[in-house]
Amino acid sequence: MTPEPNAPKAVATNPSLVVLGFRHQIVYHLHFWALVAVSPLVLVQWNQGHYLLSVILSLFCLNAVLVIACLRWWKIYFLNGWPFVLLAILSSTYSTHINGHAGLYWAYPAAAAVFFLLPLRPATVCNVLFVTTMSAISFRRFPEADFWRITFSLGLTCVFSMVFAWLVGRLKKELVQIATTDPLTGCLNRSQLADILNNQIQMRERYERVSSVVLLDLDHFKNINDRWGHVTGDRVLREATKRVQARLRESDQMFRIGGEEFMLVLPETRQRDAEQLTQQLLVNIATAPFEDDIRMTASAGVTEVKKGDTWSAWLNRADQALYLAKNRGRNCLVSGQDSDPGRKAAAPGLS
Ligand SMILES: Nc1nc2c(ncn2[C@@H]2O[C@H](COP(=O)(O)OP(=O)(O)OP(=O)(O)O)[C@@H](O)[C@H]2O)c(=O)[nH]1
Repeated sequence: MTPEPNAPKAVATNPSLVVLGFRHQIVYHLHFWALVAVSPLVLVQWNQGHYLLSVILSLFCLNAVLVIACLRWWKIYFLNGWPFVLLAILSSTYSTHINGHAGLYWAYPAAAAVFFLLPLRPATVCNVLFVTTMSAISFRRFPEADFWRITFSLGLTCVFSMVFAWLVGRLKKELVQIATTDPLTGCLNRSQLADILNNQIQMRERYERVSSVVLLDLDHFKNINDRWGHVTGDRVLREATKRVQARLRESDQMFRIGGEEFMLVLPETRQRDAEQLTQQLLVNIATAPFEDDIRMTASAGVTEVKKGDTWSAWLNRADQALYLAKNRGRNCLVSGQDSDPGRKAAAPGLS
């Protein structure tokens, strides 16, 4: 078995990174095995006097070595598979042109590899052009019966590979969706939380762009479950999520980080604006009843990112603010600044 790059040493928590690692492994294996298969041909073709083909195959091998080295040592993948695809198509068409059937055999793995390396649309376009070119060469080089066989068998290889690549792409999307969202509310779950907060911290450090987080927790939610049952509790959670999401911008992100606890990440939003928004959210939750006669309130801790923050320090400040809001009787927000030790606390309640 080939040694695998980026093999996760610990369990990865970010599903998008898992998908990226999966893609890198496909790329790595394709380049590795293609290198093993093609490198002897460089000498074979040279000895047969096919110098141009030998040079094209050498470039193919060189690209494979570079890709393998970059993935293994620097974890980067350059040019997104294009050199492999172009050189594989070029060498197999040219080889069929000069070597006949001996070159044709290489067209099949090349056509399949295109769908593993390129996104679906460019891969389809590439393979349509490839099959057309191979058909034209076969028409000139082989008897008519062979021309039809080659065209249909190569076309079929492309269709099978395309369907497989399309289904794998759809499966990846669905798995990422399942792994990153909470099934009850549709909010994001914790899996990408650290990465998203770290992105906002980098925006603060590099470009002075200030974001805020809000921790929002429904008050006495246990009473809802105890009195009306868990199914009603679930419906209340979904309705609360809807009310919050209706007020958010598209760039804002809402996580469900505990049973009845949510976190909002508000990019480009300073403390004052985040507090204003949170007050409106608390009013939205408190004013209209849920399920006819269920009254709910929520408490919140709000804090903007500070220079030098780590994501856990930032989140911790919001957590302390939420804790204060609960202690102050609930149905209120507390600013993260107010929760800093030594700072005077703000008045409770909605202002
Ligand atoms: N229906 C439902 N209940 C949940 C879910 N997840 C957690 N809970 C319940 O949420 C309740 C949370 O209770 P607590 O942590 O005591 O919080 P609380 O009653 O809201 O009290 P405060 O937060 O202090 O105001 C528990 O009864 C959990 O069983 C869920 O997905 N659905």
